[in-house]
Amino acid sequence: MHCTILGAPIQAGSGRMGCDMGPSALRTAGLASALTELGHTLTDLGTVTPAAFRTVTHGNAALKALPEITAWTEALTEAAYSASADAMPIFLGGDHSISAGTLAGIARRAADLGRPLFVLWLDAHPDFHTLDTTASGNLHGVPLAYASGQAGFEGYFPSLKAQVDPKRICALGIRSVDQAERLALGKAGVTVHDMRMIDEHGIAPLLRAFLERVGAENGMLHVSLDVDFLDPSIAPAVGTTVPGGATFREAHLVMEMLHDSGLVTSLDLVELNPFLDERGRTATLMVDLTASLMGRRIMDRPTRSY
Ligand SMILES: NC(=[NH2+])NCCC[C@H](N)C(=O)O
Ligand SMILES: [Mn+2]
Ligand SMILES: [Mn+2]
Repeated sequence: MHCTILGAPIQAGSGRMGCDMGPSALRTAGLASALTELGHTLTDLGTVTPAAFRTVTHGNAALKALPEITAWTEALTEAAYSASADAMPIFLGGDHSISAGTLAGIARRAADLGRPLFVLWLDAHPDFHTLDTTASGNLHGVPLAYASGQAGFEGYFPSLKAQVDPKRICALGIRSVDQAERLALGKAGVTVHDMRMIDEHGIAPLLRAFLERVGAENGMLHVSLDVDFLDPSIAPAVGTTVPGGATFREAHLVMEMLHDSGLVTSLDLVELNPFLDERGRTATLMVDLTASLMGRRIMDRPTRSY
């Protein structure tokens, strides 16, 4: 497969500094060689550059860095749209606000191709706030709501050429949800598999059911992997750790199943804060998980088709 790598060193969406070093840490941890060793070809497109920030005011006084995030969203939408023309783009965050742009651009690509776009959101959080409902004001908490066309972004974020159908979104690993998000997720029809569901059913059957839907509709599949999907004991380098996350084995299983499905068409690696890491172990784990998603395996085994 031909992959493109794009760096999106945004940190203003997370309300603390450090995520702007994410792309660098992922490159240092050997992302490129992990991909080429698996037989993929690769173009590193470097770093996306946002346009000049515009002054904007909004009624929610808590909002942080709105001009900066909207400028990045515009630039990333274009970058994601072009990068997805003939390759599998891998977006290196940066905090999760990068997904406002990556999803918007990929959704436009899917619309051009006349294919349904599905999204697998691997995260402790659903990031389903609007500009009006976020209490923290951290805009890494809004990208999924924006890209799926929830109201309240008009006039601030770029208008969407195509949006993600909320009914084609599966959020997996969720364990920290604000009340406004809970209501909005239910209303929009997003599939939320929280940790309780994973404990009770196991992660594989939940993911398999979703992949079967994607396969049945010949969908494209965007995977958005937030570091805090993982348990903090194996992935400390994130500003929003929540106890009780995916284990090392669960995370690799998800990636291996995604590889076997052959359905993944784009990927975000987000929220890595190298300032909080321990000798690069979280960056290394993110690269190893990407390798599993891209075909690294322990033993050969027959693949399953969806
Ligand atoms: N991408 C993330 N880490 N998001 C965390 C969001 C946490 C919380 N729901 C907020 O809006 O502030
Ligand atoms: Mn997130
Ligand atoms: Mn999160």
